[in-house]
Amino acid sequence: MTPTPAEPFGARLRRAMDERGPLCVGIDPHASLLADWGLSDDIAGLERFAMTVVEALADRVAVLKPQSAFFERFGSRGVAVLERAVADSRAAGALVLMDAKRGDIGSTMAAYAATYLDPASPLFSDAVTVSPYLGYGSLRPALDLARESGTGVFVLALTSNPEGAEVQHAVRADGSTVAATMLDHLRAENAGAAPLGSYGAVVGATLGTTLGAAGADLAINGPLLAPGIGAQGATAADLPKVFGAAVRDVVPNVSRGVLRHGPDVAALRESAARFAGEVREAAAA
Ligand SMILES: O=C(O)c1cc(=O)[nH]c(=O)n1[C@@H]1O[C@H](COP(=O)(O)O)[C@@H](O)[C@H]1O
Repeated sequence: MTPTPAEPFGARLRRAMDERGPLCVGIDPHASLLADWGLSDDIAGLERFAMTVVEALADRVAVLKPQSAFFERFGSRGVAVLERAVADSRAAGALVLMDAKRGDIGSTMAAYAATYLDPASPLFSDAVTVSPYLGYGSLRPALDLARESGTGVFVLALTSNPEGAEVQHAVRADGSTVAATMLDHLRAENAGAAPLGSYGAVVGATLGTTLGAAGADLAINGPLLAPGIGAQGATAADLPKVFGAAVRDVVPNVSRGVLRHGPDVAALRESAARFAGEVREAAAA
């Protein structure tokens, strides 16, 4: 491994949110968005889409979150575009959260961890999303490599989709829900970190009052990635209602809500700035 960045991910994220506003914009090149932007559904269209988002936003938003599947569907050339999008975004000062949602037995998880969290990897990112549903302990190689390389890990706890509840709200033998257990693990992982831990949870902004049903304590001393604003129906104004006091640690994600304003660079910028302003206002109210 090459040398570790000076600061852990949590500290870098806190500073980026303070300086650039608390927003994560997704780079999700849906086929329908490529069509809306007047682009072809091929590698040239993918590249133009991704690089336009990077040009518009990487020098101003706190976090960019490329969704790996939209690149992988074009094979190795799509992954090459993803590599470039990651590197150019980081070079322009954005933190890159790779949305890969990986999860496997520990020995395979180590290879996924190396893919995204080892500075020597072509896909090296500031953080990655992972799925804990092979058991939280199976994520250990990623959690350990993140500590070593100053990167972050976001664990799916309470996802934004309605189907998630059948797994995440399930009650374990000790009476706690599966989601609450994941949050407990993350709290332990982040213990003592300042100003913010590097181990985040994904908690949908769409969840509203159903969050209470999951018995979830969101005070994990780590970031809470909150997808669901815009296309999935949540708004910035929902954030204090869903997250309460933890709203300060929320990193709201908007993908299609911003991307639909492209390919005009100024319009993409205006939309991201508007969402970031709304989030700031809601969190301060
Ligand atoms: O981990 C995620 O990013 C994620 C978790 C979740 O619970 N729900 C969710 O929508 N996401 C992702 O967040 C993005 C939401 O996109 P929009 O609905 O277009 O804003 C997509 O890339 C999803 O894959």
